[in-house]
Amino acid sequence: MAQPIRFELLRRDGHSQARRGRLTTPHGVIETPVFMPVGTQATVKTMAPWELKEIGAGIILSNTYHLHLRPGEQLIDRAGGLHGFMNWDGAVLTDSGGFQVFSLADLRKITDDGVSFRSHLDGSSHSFTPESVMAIENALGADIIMAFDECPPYPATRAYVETSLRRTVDWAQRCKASHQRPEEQGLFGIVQGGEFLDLRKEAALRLIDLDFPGYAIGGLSVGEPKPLMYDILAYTTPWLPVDKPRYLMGVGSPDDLFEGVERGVDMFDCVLPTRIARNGTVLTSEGKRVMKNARYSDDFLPLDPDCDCRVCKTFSRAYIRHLIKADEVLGIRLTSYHNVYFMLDLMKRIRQSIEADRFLGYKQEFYERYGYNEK
Ligand SMILES: CC1(C)O[C@@H]2[C@@H](CO[C@@]3(CNc4nc5cc6c(=O)[nH]c(N)nc6cc5[nH]4)OC(C)(C)O[C@@H]23)O1
Repeated sequence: MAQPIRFELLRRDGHSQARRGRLTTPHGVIETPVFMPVGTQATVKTMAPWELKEIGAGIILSNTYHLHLRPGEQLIDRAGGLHGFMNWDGAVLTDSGGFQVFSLADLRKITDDGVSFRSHLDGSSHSFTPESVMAIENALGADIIMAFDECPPYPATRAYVETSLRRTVDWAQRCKASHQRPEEQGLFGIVQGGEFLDLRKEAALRLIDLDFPGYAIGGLSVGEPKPLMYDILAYTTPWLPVDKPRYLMGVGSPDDLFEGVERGVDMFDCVLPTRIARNGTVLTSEGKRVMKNARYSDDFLPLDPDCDCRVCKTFSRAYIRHLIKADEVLGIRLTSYHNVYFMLDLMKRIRQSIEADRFLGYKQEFYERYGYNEK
């Protein structure tokens, strides 16, 4: 059977788990490691598809939970799926909604069959099962679709995580069985197991038996300490097939990208760059800058003198601070555009450093300049 998603491992770093790869999808070839901008409701907030294209975004995320509630998958299906609806000809990945039910919906009830919940928008009753979520994701038409899983809260007891993991594996099998478009949409399994390393191994091995074209590591970036996230990651990735992509869900900040790549992750997504942009905070090679800060009121330098994006080549910190302070919509458009460009460009530099066998050196260089203190 033709596989819609193919992964080639191009190079393995000799000094870490870092990998350079290439993901071929029905909507383009994605170089990995890759950062995927988040477009939860069929838009990367404030950005038009042509802007995403011009900054080199190859794949974006959308969310089953949100789009099912509004405008509904039937409408999107009639519009030609997400690609037609958004008029985006790059690749799309949809998350399966389980996590969003837990982080957004009210009155949730979870059973072995699925989850019933009330919409956070209007309180209407809904239920997700592996079969119903596959039908939604098949209608949305993303190139990569995530299995319906349960992301346990952090912290959670071992007993809870064990029950939840077995349910998630069972749901993954039901997703695979009910997936209607396996030749056009690659279905990824999601490894759970909480902070319990033996359960992470069990989850990975049981999902591998189901043979997915890619594997996500879920249940992280949910409030656990970062060192714990990195340790769980370092333990889990070696159990996954070396020739399939690994996707760390919901991660992350610039340092998380380095730490994840170093531990064998190929794909990342995070709302961070677009979320902080909306309160006027920008990512630069010398750390985060809070543009409302009075220090920028007469600073005529670009946001980041080292950045080649259109915003940094056109506007000053003083002008962007003025827009943010005046609550002018152009302000958050410019900070969003720059922040997404920053994350994509950072990933490009990380890919180049792996090719040049100097990933750890580049990581050190970046950390020294980035500084990790808000400016
Ligand atoms: C880092 C940052 C800025 O991202 C924000 C906020 C809090 O963390 C985030 C990101 N973390 C995150 N972990 C995830 C785990 C799963 C998972 O196990 N399964 C499935 N299907 N989808 C997932 C999506 C995930 N997103 O999660 C919400 C609550 C969506 O907001 C995001 O802090």
